[in-house]
This record gives sequence, structure tokens and C-alpha cells, in this order.
Amino acid sequence: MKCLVVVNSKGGNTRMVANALVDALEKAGSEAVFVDDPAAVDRASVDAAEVVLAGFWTDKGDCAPEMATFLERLSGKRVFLFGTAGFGGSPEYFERILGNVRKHLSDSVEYLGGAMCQGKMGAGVRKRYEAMLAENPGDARIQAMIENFDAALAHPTEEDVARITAAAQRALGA
Ligand SMILES: Cc1cc2nc3c(=O)[nH]c(=O)nc-3n(C[C@H](O)[C@H](O)[C@H](O)COP(=O)(O)O)c2cc1C
Repeated sequence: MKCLVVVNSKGGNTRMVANALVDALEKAGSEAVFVDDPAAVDRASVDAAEVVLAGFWTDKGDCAPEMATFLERLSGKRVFLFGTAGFGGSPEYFERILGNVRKHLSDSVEYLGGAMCQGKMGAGVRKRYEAMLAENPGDARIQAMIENFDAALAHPTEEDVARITAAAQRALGA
């Protein structure tokens, strides 16, 4: 199967998942073209692909605008979405984000499914939370945000990557 794997990753989390996906697809006998920037995908690569696997980092509950533009331009393709997000407490949270990203796909696209995992955030985020906590000592919500930040540092884990890869292969029937 000819696959196009396109990723939008600022910090490397989603790129890590994308690289593992490419390896897994190739091991399973598929041909995978990898493009590390949705704005750099050429028309011929899209036309040649039987399936597009689009990876996004979560930006305010959605994908970032560069990925949104890429997804909106796809027509008549089969698409699998994968992503990483700083928060990861529940599958429902990931489903909500996937639902938002999916809205960028036109009706002509066949959505094959999606999978997400948590991804570490930049150190500046923890500093911001710490400053917030200093202003509101003992605030349980801010403390939970710091705990989530620390939990996210380990992600994507090998298990996350394996789960997303397996979900993609199931969705593609690869
Ligand atoms: C500007 C900005 C907005 C973000 N918005 C969200 C968000 O709404 N929800 C969330 O769970 N994570 C959010 N994050 C965290 C990132 O999505 C997360 O760390 C992701 O794994 C980054 O992926 P990357 O390393 O591939 O860039 C945000 C990060 C930044 C920098």
C-alpha cells in the first residue's frame, strides 16, 4: 500500500510517533513517503498516496493551522489521524481533540480513524504553572496541572507508540 505520512511537530513528540509509523508500515510491506511539514507536501505525493496518515501536535484543542490547511485541501483520500497532546487523562479527551481535527476533512475524505497519546511540554509551561501556584498557594487545579506536566515528561512512551502504530495498522488493514 502506498502511504503518505505527513507530520506537524514543533517539539519532536509527534515526529517520534510518525517515524515509528513509517518503520512499521514499511516492515508490513507498505511504501511510506514521509514529509515533515504539511506545507511542504507536493501535489504528486498526495495523488500517489492510497492512504494519508496525518500527525499533529495539539494546539488549543485542535491541530495547528498548517495541518488544518493541509487537511482541508485533501480530496477523495483515505485518512488516518494521529496526534500528541500535553494533557492525557482520559480517552474521551483524545476523542474530543480528534473530533475537532476531523472537522477539517471534507466530505469527500474517508476517515479511517485516529489515535493519540500524551506528549511532553516545554519547560516554560511548568515555570508558568509554578508562578500561578505562587500567586494561589494550595490551588488544587494548578497543582493538578503541575502533576500532569510531570507525568507528560515520559511521553510518548514506547507503549504509546506501539498503541498508535497498532491502531493505524488495524485502520489500514495493513
Ligand atoms: C501553543 C501551544 C498550545 C497547546 N495547546 C494544547 C491543548 O490545547 N491541549 C493539550 O493537551 N496540549 C496542548 N499543547 C501541548 C502540545 O500539544 C504537546 O506538548 C504536544 O505533544 C507537542 O507535540 P510536538 O512535540 O510534536 O510539537 C499546546 C502546546 C503549545 C506550545
